[in-house]
This record gives sequence, C-alpha cells and structure tokens, in this order.
Amino acid sequence: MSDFTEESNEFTLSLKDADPATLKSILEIHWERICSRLKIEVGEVEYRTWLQQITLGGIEEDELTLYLPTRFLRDWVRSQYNSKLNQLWNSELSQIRRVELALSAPAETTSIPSETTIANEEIAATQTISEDITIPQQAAQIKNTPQVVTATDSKEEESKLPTQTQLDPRFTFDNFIVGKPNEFAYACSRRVAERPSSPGFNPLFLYGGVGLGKTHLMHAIGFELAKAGNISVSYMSAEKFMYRFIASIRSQSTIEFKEELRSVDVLMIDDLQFLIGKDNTQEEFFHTFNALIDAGRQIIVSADKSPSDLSGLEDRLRTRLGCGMVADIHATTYELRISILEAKAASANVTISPKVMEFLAHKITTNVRELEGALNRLIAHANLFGRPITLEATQEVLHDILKSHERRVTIEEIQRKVAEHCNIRQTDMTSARRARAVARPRQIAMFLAKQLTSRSLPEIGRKFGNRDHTTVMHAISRISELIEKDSAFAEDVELLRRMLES
Ligand SMILES: Nc1ncnc2c1ncn2[C@@H]1O[C@H](COP(=O)(O)OP(=O)(O)OP(=O)(O)O)[C@@H](O)[C@H]1O
Repeated sequence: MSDFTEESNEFTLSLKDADPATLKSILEIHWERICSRLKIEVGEVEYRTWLQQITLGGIEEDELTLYLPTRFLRDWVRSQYNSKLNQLWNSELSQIRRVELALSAPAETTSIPSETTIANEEIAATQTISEDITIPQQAAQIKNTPQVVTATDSKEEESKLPTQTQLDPRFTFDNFIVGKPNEFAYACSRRVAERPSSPGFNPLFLYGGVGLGKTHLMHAIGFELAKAGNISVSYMSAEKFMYRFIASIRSQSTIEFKEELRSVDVLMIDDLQFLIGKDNTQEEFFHTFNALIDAGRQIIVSADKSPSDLSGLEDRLRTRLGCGMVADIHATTYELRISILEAKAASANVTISPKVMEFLAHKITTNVRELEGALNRLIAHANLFGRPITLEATQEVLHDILKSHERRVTIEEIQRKVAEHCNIRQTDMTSARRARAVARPRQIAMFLAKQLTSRSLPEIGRKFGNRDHTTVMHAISRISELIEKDSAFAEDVELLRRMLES
C-alpha cells in the first residue's frame, strides 16, 4: 500500500498505516459520496442500470479497483463512465490517479461477445421491458399458409424467438381505402405482394405521418405473400427489433437471432425512425439488411419520414434504404376520410347520416386512427344507449376529441368555407351584388363571423366589402330568424359552424 495522506473536501485521511478494515471504511465513505454525485449527474435510472452493481475493491499504488459482475457491464461502464469515475475518485482522494474496472470473482458468469457494446438507452429500454415479461400462451398458426413469423407488441420472454402468429386480419388490401394521398403507396405494396424482390422495388420504403396506413399496408403485403405460397415473412416494429437484438445478446443467442432474421424471405420493419440514436441496433439492422438484399430477399420498411429526411440514421443506411422504391402516404383528403368512414360504418353494419360523416371528416383531419376511434366510439355509444347518431349526440360523445381540435377561425376562412358550401365565388363575399344567391350566403358568413370571432360589427362590415355595421346587424337578425323558423336551414348553418371550428 502506498503512502496515502490525503486531504479531501471534508475528510483528512491518513491511509498510510490504516489497517484493512479502516481502509475499507474510508473507501466506503468516499464511494458513498461518489455514488450520490453519480446519481445526480447521470440520473437515477442510468445509475441503477449501470452503476449500482459496482463494488469496491482495494488500492494498489495509486490505483483503485472497482468490480463489476459481468464482462458486459464492465465493458460498458469502462466505455461510458471511465473518465467520470476517475475524475470523481481523484477529486475525493487525489492520490487515486487511476480507477481500474475489473470483473468480480468468480470471473465472467455472462460472457458477451465483444462486438456488443450497446448504447445505453438501448439496453435500458430492454431492461424496462424485461421487468414485466410474460410468456405468450398461445401461438396461433395461419391455416394452410406458409410460415408467418411476426414479433407482435405483446410481451414475450426476452430470450425467446418470436411467436408464430397471424398477421392482423383487419389489415388487408381489401379493406384499405385507396385515394389520391395513398394510391402510389398502395400500388407499390400491391406490386411487392405480387412479385417480391423485383428489381426497383427492393427495399420498399413506405413513409408518412402518424396513423395514415403504413402498418396496414405492411400487414396486407405480409398477408398476401403468406397466402400466395411458401414464403416466410417476418414482421416486427423497429422497437421490437431492438429489444430482440439486445435480449439475444443477454441470453447469448445473437447467432440464432441473426440466423433467424437472415433466413426469412421477407423482412418487414415498422417505424424505423425508432432506431435513430440507437447506433448499435442500427448497425445490426444494416448488416441484416445487406445480407438479405444480397441474398435476393425482400425488405419492407416504414418510417415517418423519407430516407433522406431521417437525419439521425447513419448515412450508409439511409442511402441503402433509398435504393429501392420509396413511396409516401400523404395526409388524407376530405374525400378519402369520407370514403374511409363509409367503409368502416358499412363493415360495422351501421347507418350513419351523411351530415355526421361530413362533420367527422371535417373535424378529425390528421389521423385515420383517430377518425376510426371516433367512429367506433359513436357506434358503441349508439348501441349501448339505443340512440340514433345525430350531430348533437356526436358532439356530446366526442366532446374531448373535438375539444382538442378546436382552433381560432378567421373571417377569411369563414368566407371561403361558406362560399364553397353555397357554391358561390369567394369574391362575392365582398362584392356589391345583391342577388339572393349571394346575399344569403354573405349574411350567413357575417352571422358566423360574429359567432366565431371576436371581431366587432364595424370590423366585420369592413371585411365584407366595407359594409356598414348596420348591414351586419341586419344580417345577424335575419339569419337568427331563419334558424328559428327553418330546421333544415338551422342544421346547415350549424354544420358550417362545426366545420369551421374543426
Ligand atoms: N386508407 C385506409 N383505409 C382503411 N383504413 C385505414 C387507412 N389508412 C389507415 N387506416 C387505419 O387507420 C389505423 C392506423 O393505421 P396504421 O396503423 O397503418 O398507421 P401507421 O401509418 O402505421 O401509423 P404509425 O405511424 O402510428 O405507425 C389502422 O386501423 C388502419 O387500418
């Protein structure tokens, strides 16, 4: 033992002649303080994940030894926290100039291949998952179909290979509604389902915003391929890919994992953007990708952005992803949303009035999943209470969803929407024309402008071709009268109001 007479922040320590027990206590006091600092600096979760298992060793010359129970942990801590540990120990006891990270005896209970230095969050995520792992009970098999291997989002024992299960039968080409925004992606998907691994279509990269049908198309492809012949299809989310990859490292079954993936005919990875920042999993995916493409197998990938916009992915992976067919799914149009609602209502065997459909399609515009959810809620409500699905009921039942879509409306938007609805030109809103065909819509727009904006009567008048505020007052009272008298008219105005609020 070297000559330690050390002054730390709070302690003056004489380690020189300290007997082993005293030395141990001194080190423990410092270690405790260092641990507290580490918890603050790296965060509680990271600390528990990586550092909690460190145990104190002894001091030799100016070197302190810390022990870790597995080679994997030791390598990880060495690669990520070595300088921090050195720095903290050195600031506690300046004569400690080096911290050695070693395996605690008995050596290496878990031997992990040296290639597996996995990014922190990648492992941490797996650890969270593995805490509540259950083994799936049933493994349904597609009748008379070739092997379809899907790693679904159901929890599964981390070291297990994926369960064999059916692809989601709701997601077929037949019930995918095609419109302008998705026709290209649909056509490409159909093509891959008919002739996988065709030049120019491998990989197939589907991208688009949340809930626009990427997963649906992938499952539809998988379903068609599985039906068609002796083709093995593996579908998994990128998240699942990562969990399985790391789980295989932990259970020392990386070779099986690699072999399994590389033996499929079609590999589908959903939501690839999840791999951004997960460098090691990306690397593994890159090798799998190359091996499969080189072997002439089909790869289908989905993401929320195009390969060139997935800036967190490695360049070489992005380049390769963009080498086949890249197909985007655009945001839905009003017409597509109406078609989807009609199809879903028909398949649920319920009749929903066109006004309610229009209202929903106007109101919930960003996400088909949300649109579908709203419709399902309406149907469930109607079944439960035996009430018809009216516009009022819709507004009541979907109160929370609709609220989140509320926004401010401008007078210009009101003019545009009313003009569109009444089939007149928007310029007629400000023109001097007095024919009823344009005067009535103009009055409706003024009425809605008063209801939906905080503009004063003179301000509204100015926006409608510099009209006087008394004209606006007259319009409001005329429309109020008509609403009282004519229920169809009232419903029309109400529909416009709700559409504008959406
Ligand atoms: N064109 C469509 N026709 C019928 N259903 C659709 C269509 N587009 C989306 N859906 C339905 O909307 C829901 C969400 O679609 P899906 O899960 O495929 O979206 P996604 O693009 O994969 O979303 P995420 O980005 O969240 O992964 C599914 O129930 C799907 O069936």
